[in-house]
Amino acid sequence: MGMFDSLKRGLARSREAFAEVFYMGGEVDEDFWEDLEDRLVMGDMGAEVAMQVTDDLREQAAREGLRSARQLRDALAKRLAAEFAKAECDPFEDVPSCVLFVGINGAGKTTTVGKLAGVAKAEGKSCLIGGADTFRAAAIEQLEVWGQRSGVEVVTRERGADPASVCYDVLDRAEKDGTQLVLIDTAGRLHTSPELMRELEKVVRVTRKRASIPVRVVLVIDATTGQNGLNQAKEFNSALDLDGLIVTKLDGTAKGGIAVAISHDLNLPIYRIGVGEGIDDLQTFDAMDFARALVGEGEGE
Ligand SMILES: Nc1nc2c(ncn2[C@@H]2O[C@H](COP(=O)(O)OP(=O)(O)OP(=O)(O)O)[C@@H](O)[C@H]2O)c(=O)[nH]1
Repeated sequence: MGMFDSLKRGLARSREAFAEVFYMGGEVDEDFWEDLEDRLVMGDMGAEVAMQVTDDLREQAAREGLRSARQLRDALAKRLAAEFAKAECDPFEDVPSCVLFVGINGAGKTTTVGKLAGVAKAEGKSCLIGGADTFRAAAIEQLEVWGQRSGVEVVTRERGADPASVCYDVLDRAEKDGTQLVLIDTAGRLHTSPELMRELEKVVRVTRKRASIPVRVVLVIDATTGQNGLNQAKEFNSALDLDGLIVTKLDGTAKGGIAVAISHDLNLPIYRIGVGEGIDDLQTFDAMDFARALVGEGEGE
């Protein structure tokens, strides 16, 4: 199954919801626009985006005489694609680069680090993984497994060690070896825990200070968390000044709209999306592909 197929399958529910709005032969009347706005809100796009997109589309439809389901769907997909913040660089391609992965427990940080290490290795880039989740012994083991799977070395310390010291170690090592890509996994934490957020601020500060290569902080967010994802992203962003996002679990039951809401609201680009648990289930984000998978294309879908 191709990458775009897994994304399409994951977002099937969302497309079905839009198919009901766009069904063939339906009138493009007041009810249509109301229904469309409701579906956008229900799809986790957030009220502000939903209203703006509906208003803009309505004007465009009147101006350009758009009436068919195909035309309207196409215009909606383009309009939604324009909501995403654009990436100025790709921290996994524009090397040398050090990327810190942050997010709540279970968002998919470790898995994403493993997948990205696999890609770097396959592309022939030199890569090191830093295991700064020294909180749980199982987290270190899980990362070691991903290290073996991807063929990338993991630099870490014993359970209970200062996570910032792991960042020092891995950057030291990267400097000596001339490593192109350094991926640092951090312990999951709730954005509502001030103490753990302060610890993470320190990890980020130390890493930014120590590194002689550009450091980017990337929030990994589970798309199935819905609207709560926006609160998470706001808190992490205000504490850490994020560079971008990776949205995971888009192969599951996610509505997908949360990706639009967060990227737009915080003006943060999405670098990659996770579409499964395997090493190959990571996709470079393409706003138009994503928007099409979300709302569908053509008449019948
Ligand atoms: N279906 C699906 N599952 C995913 C994806 N990414 C991660 N997972 C699963 O989500 C679960 C949690 O992933 P982890 O990578 O351990 O998450 P984490 O953020 O490192 O978790 P903590 O170490 O607790 O902070 C695992 O069972 C992963 O296999 C994805 O894109 N799709």
